[in-house]
Amino acid sequence: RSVVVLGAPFSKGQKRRGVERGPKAIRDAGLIERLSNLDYPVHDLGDLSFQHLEKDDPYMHVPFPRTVGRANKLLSSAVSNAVGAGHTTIVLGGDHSLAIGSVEGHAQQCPDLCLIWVDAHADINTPLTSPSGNLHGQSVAFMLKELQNKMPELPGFSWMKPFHSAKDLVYIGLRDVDPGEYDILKDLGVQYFTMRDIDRLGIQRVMEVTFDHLLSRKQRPIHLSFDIDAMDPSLAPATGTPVNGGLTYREGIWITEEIHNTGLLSVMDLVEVNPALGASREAVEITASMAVDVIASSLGQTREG
Ligand SMILES: N[C@](CCCC[B-](O)(O)O)(CCN1CCC(O)CC1)C(=O)O
Ligand SMILES: [Mn+2]
Ligand SMILES: [Mn+2]
Ligand SMILES: [Mn+2]
Repeated sequence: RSVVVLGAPFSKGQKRRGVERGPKAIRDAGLIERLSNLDYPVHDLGDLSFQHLEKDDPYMHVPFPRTVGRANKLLSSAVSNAVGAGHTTIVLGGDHSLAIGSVEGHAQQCPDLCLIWVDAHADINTPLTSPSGNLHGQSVAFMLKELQNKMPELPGFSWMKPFHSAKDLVYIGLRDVDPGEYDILKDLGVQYFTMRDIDRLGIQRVMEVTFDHLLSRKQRPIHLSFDIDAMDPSLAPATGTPVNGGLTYREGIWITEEIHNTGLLSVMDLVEVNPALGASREAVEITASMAVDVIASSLGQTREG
């Protein structure tokens, strides 16, 4: 299979400047070279260019709804086209609100996809439960059919409707879940593994249970949405919402190696690298390098030969 890389320099799902420069930071850390060492063709499609809409007043307390919605509509068709052309697709963020478009576009081609969300956060707030209003903390809520009656009609999102089922989603790495999110996770019976679960079970068992939950009945395409803040802040300091006690390097790479070994990875998002938030150039490089390692191991780079 061939691989395409698509930059999504997007920041309006949150309020901190700089995350739109994430794609460049990841490329500057050698992503394309590293992927070219693996055994399939790699195309870098460059970056999407997103319009900033002048008139985009908050809706309820949600900032930039129209800009975020428009960007995700564009990304959705780009991802749908790439998957439709037979490519394994890597989307570089940008903030995590872009997963709305990435997963929606993927689901247009692969309606039976399953979603693995690696993140310190659940990103499943609704506009009503969100403490910040920021759409990067609400991405999953826009996707789930079970939340349809809890979601207001946000301007900018009329192009899509909920398309995913809670049973086809697994979280790994949670350690900062808002009260409203916790209620939703419990109500919907979503399968999730917090950092405490990882300490108890170990990452090998977590991945076994994840694949049993998602793939035992039927093998289907995997969408991996990887928020770099899932990793411990010592490994990914340059990110907008760091939370202590994250994945070790080896846990992160175990996750991605196991996902590669299924042979089912179809689309991957790597989001929330913010070069403006590193305390030093080295901190930015550590973060971007971690992102490259996560992507490369998802695509088959191994630690053995
Ligand atoms: N759950 C948060 C963070 C979302 C992070 C989005 B990402 O894509 O990076 O996963 C709010 C988190 N909360 C804010 C107040 C703090 O005191 C505790 C954490 C939200 O704003 O919804
Ligand atoms: Mn091609
Ligand atoms: Mn996060
Ligand atoms: Mn996230």
